[in-house]
Amino acid sequence: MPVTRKRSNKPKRVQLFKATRELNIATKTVVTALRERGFELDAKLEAEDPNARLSPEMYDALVEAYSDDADAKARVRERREQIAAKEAESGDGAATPPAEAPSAEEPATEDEEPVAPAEPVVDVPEPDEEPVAPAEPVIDTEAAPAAPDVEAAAEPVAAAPAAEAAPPAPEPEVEAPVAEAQAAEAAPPAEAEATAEATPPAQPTAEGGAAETTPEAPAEVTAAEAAAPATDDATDAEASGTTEAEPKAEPAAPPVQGEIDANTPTPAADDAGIVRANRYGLTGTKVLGKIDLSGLEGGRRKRKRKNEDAAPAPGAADGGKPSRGKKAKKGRRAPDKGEVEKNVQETLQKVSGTGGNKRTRQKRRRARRDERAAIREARQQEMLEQAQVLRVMEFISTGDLAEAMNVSVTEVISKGFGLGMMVSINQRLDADAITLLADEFDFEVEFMEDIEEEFNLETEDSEEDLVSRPPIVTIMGHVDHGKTSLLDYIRQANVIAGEAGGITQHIGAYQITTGDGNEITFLDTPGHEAFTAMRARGAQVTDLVVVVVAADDQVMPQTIEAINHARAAEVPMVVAINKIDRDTANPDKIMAQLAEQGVQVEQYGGSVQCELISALNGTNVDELLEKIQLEADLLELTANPDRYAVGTVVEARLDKGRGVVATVLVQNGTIEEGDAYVVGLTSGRVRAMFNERDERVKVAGPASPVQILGLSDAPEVGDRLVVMEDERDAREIASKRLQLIREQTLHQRRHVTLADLSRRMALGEITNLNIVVKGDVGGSVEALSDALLKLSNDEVAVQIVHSGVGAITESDVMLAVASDAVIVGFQVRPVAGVRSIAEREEIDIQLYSVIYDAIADVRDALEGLLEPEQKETVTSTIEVRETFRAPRVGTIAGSYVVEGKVSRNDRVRVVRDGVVAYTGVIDTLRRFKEDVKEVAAGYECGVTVKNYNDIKVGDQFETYVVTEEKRTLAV
Ligand SMILES: Nc1nc2c(ncn2[C@@H]2O[C@H](COP(=O)(O)OP(=O)(O)OP(=O)(O)O)[C@@H](O)[C@H]2O)c(=O)[nH]1
Repeated sequence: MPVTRKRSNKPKRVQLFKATRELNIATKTVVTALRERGFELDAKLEAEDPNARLSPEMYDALVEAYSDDADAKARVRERREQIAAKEAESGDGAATPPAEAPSAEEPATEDEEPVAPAEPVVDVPEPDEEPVAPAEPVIDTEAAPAAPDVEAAAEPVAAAPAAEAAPPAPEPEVEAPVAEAQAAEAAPPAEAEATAEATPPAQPTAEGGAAETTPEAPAEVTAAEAAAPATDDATDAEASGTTEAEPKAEPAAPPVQGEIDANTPTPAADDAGIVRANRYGLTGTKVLGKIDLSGLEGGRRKRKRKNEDAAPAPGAADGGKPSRGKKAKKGRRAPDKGEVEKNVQETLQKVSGTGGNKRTRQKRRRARRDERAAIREARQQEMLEQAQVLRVMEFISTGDLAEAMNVSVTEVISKGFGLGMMVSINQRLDADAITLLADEFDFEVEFMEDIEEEFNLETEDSEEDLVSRPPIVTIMGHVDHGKTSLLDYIRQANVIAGEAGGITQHIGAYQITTGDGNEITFLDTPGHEAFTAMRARGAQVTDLVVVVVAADDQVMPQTIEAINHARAAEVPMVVAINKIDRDTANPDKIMAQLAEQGVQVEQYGGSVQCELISALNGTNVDELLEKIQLEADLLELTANPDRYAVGTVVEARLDKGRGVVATVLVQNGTIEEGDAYVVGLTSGRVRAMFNERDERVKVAGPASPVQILGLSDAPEVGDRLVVMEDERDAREIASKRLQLIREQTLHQRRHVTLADLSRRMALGEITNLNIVVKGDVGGSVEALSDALLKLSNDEVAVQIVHSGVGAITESDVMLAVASDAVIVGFQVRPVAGVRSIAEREEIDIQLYSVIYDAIADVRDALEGLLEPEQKETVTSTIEVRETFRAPRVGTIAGSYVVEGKVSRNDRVRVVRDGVVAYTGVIDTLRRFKEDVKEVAAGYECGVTVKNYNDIKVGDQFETYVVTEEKRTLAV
């Protein structure tokens, strides 16, 4: 019901005090002015009561008269004209006061007097600021800079009445945000604060009729505006402003009106002439469309970024400057941080004197350079070391060792002498000897693994498969001490013991059965070489060594050697003191001498068993066998007969009727006829087997010696025979071994050169000298070839494998490679690239321009075939008169050169009492503490001898030089 009344939009009557405040005139002036203009004044006005009410006409008249705002005056005038026009139309202009709400949809038809014109007016201008402001807030763009805040606050207020008349409630919603946004942007924080302050007074004004309408919206606006300066960020201010629009919409909506309705049943237009509604109407009609609030939020963000980006070029509005400036400043801050840090670091580097980036880079470069150099050096060192590593098998012969080291055998042998080792060219060397000799030539030795290990041919037997087996015994001793006699006796005794057949074959090993039924296998190999050779192939065949010493003789070098062999093989020994039947026999002496060698026999309280025997008549031989058996029992020798056999070749020979026959001592497992085997470089199947009595056997168990027939090649003594399940495997292993040996041989093979021709021929490697002859013309080639061929003799054969006219080509080099030849070129040169190929293939190319020179060179090379004669020339005799000891130098001999002239590089013999005490070289030769090259007779000098310090006063030094003289062939 009150809705209609509420909707009356009649101008409200203005209280006197408000009009005076607005127009900034005194109450008396108002009263006087009204009186002058013919208005009838009521009692309150006459009494100048501040609460007295002015009619709209009065108010307009006052505004017209006193307002400074020309627009306001104009509006008043316009308003008057409108009213006058309406009056003219209706004809009853006097009955109703001039139409107050021309903009209102509903003309003010209600009679009630507009009682509460207050709110809009009151709300807006309440601060003691320009009184005019309230009039224009909403629409007016012409408002003063200060106005926007006021507008923002005012709009919602105005919206309420507008909403009543105009259903499209969104209007204020639309306008509000826009206006606010503008306001926020335009208004510096200071202004926003001012607004916040300004708003509170709005509430007191609410005392008026529309108290409820106003408070909500303006309060929010105020809060928002107050927040803006608080954040110090214009963007935030905008944001707040925008969000406010949401709540603002609600108060503007109908429910709010309901409230208004309830609280202000008569907003009444008692003062229809008030222009307020009209003003509002102008703003309210501007429908800009709906705004999506969420969209607004996004827009805000976008704007923020835009502002940040645009920071360097701030907007034009002065008012916006501070906030934008702030924003821009803030935007720059993030990237600045990194820059600042960088700058700080750079500055610190400079200050700390690290020299900045350039020096650091230089340092790094230097470090990298050093590192690379170190790596290069290490690689070179490694290559050098590799080059000096000798890969050999243990127990190779001296000749092979010399070949592997690419030195002459004589050199190796003489080095051996120097080391106190008497070695011959074919002597097999053990690991120590090889290492020692190789060290003399600056070679590191790396022993190649035994092929058996490589192929893992032998497998471990499990405990339960093992059964005891006969011992394998080797008899060793000095020459003529009775080894053969002992073995013969044992063999014969065995025959006597009732063995069928009898040992008729000498197969290098045989098995006997003792009187008490024990079996013993004897190895009957001549000398110690076979023993060593077997060990060389990893075949530790012997379980026990019997050292035979003749009781009528003494412990001899070979006795000691036998002892050492047994020790080296780590096998126990049993001593047999033989020939006790002789009158001159002195076993005690032998025992004593053995003790001197560290062999304590049982009779001497030692642990070594010893038996006094006579091999000739068999005295105590059985006891000896018993002791052998006893020793063997202690060893607990076992083998697994149920596996493929593994044995060692103890002898191999070529039998006219049977071909290659190898005696193999089976060490483990059982060998059967038809078994596939590999032995050395040979593989095959066991075609037939014979025992030591020359009986054919089908099987042979552990510790049995057996002759195997049908091998394609004769194996070497000590070669390991392994029975394999598959013949193909055996064949493969044999071929791999062959391949390995070939590789080694190839690796060692070097093509002949004129320079090393003599040495290699001395080694027996070369008996022919192959030559490829190339020349500029056919006549030269022929002449040269003939001359070279004539150099041949019984020992050396020169062969021209190819001769031709033209440059030396690749095919010449290849031919030389194939035939191990030297290329001799006369007046020709190798074509491009051939020299490098020749270098790679190690082919010697000799180029000449004079035929005679070519012939002379080849002859020289061939003459080297004969060992050069070594001639010794004594250079001086020196007397040692004083000796001095010097740290790190050794003994210095203060000497006097008696005759001749001593040179620093001379060799020297230290002669003491007419006996050569030492032979070596001079280390230092000095006169008055200064190194000199030579000292002549009659002068004193200081001499030190390399590796020899046992120099005594009275010693004589005989210095000498060794010269080698080539022998010539009588060509
Ligand atoms: N009186 C006597 N003479 C013996 C005895 N044993 C060996 N002889 C003699 O000693 C000499 C050498 O005997 P061998 O059995 O040939 O000696 P060996 O050690 O085998 O000699 P090599 O085979 O040269 O190493 C022979 O003439 C034997 O007759 C022995 O017990 N008593």
